[in-house]
Amino acid sequence: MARDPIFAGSEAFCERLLIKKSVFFKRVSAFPVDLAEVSLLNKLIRTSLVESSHSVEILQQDPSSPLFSVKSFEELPLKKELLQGVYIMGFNRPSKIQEMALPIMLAYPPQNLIAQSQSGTGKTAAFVLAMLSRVNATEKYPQCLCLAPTYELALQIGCVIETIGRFCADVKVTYAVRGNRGESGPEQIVIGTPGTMLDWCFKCRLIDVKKIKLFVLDEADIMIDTQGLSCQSMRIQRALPKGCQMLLFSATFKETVRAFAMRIISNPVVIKLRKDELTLSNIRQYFFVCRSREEKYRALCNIYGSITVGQAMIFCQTRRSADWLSMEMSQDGHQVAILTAELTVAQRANVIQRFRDGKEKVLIATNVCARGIDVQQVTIVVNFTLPTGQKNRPDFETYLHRIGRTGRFGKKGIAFSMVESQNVELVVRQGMSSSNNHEVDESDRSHGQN
Ligand SMILES: Nc1ncnc2c1ncn2[C@@H]1O[C@H](COP(=O)(O)OP(=O)(O)OP(=O)(O)O)[C@@H](O)[C@H]1O
Repeated sequence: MARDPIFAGSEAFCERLLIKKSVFFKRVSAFPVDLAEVSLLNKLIRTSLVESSHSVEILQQDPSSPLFSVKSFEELPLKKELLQGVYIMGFNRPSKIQEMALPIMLAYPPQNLIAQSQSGTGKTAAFVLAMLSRVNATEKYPQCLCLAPTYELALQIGCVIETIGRFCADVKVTYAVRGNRGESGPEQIVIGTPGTMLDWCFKCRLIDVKKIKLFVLDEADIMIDTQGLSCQSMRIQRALPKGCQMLLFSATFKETVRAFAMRIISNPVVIKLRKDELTLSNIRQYFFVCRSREEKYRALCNIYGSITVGQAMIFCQTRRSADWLSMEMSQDGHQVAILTAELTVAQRANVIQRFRDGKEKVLIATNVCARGIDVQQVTIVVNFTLPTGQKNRPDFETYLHRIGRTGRFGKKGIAFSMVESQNVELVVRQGMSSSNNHEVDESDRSHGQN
């Protein structure tokens, strides 16, 4: 069978799976766990979890790293208030995507851009710097719109705008998200989810789309390829004035989606990754072979029994399976939070905040949280169920986004996937499982709509 393009060049990934699987295969099937194995596993994992303050700098000097840059922020065309904001964020040097995209985004006449870069490599900061550079502080109406697929992500991006833009006097952000009616009138930068933004543009007319000069689509591939998100985003995009600059960002773009994006965006500059660059070497990937949900759970307990886990995100495909797992883990004494699309937005924001603050060490989530969320302390990601899309096909893009919740900006991270035994051959051949997944429940196959 032909390998999916996402993993076709990722020999290292497959190799690692094959090399390490013997360790994990034994661990799942042989209970209680052998002490020698525990020690080996610990050694293996500690070496990859040790966080060195030098590691980012080293990566930033390695030309093959996505964090590499030949330039400094000072050499990029940024005004001094923004440089101060960058320093507040603690950034020393730009990443590759920041170095490449910023001169394009800030050029005159404005250029459209479709940009791809691995998860956690600083895309958000890149387009935030572009928005803050373009905005005219003396004009008090919305000038930049940014759309994100989920409420949480919109808030997170807004937070980055507020921090980097701290020294830009009179530049403000408004959140076009569920629950905010925009009574006080939207500010110069509006960040939101497509549904609410659409209402603000066309129903309540809080935003004059004809005055927008910069439009950002974050997680652009699902924003143009997911029902609902797509109609809303495209309606806004089509209404923008001719000279409006459009910036599309994501860690993944299926070829068909990129081709579509190139048709709707006029004359874009395209930054894309080669297939073999999609996975990051700082995120080590392993899988367990399990026969049942209970065996998956025992494998998970083994991870906890063997290594020191900082914070973990565990992904399930359905709310039902997330609920079950949360109950099991809580009964075993873990501090667990659960995040699914069924919670209200306020509850979801609260869950994320508590997890960020370290109040819960484990976040069990469905795909609602697979993209964009940046919690630096996440050291492991577990795919309790591998992601599947329509017709139960493996969803490689979501897999990449999920594992990208760890290993942020060069940090070390580990991703474990629980593979049902009937899918092992496919995992080895394709790089991950084609899931014949019994836990999938259509109502919960959310790609993270708001
Ligand atoms: N130049 C930089 N130096 C150091 N840290 C940085 C730099 N740029 C971004 N970061 C940090 O790296 C982390 C990941 O950045 P960000 O969230 O922008 O990544 P991303 O590419 O948008 O990820 P995703 O694809 O998951 O959305 C953040 O915590 C951010 O503050």
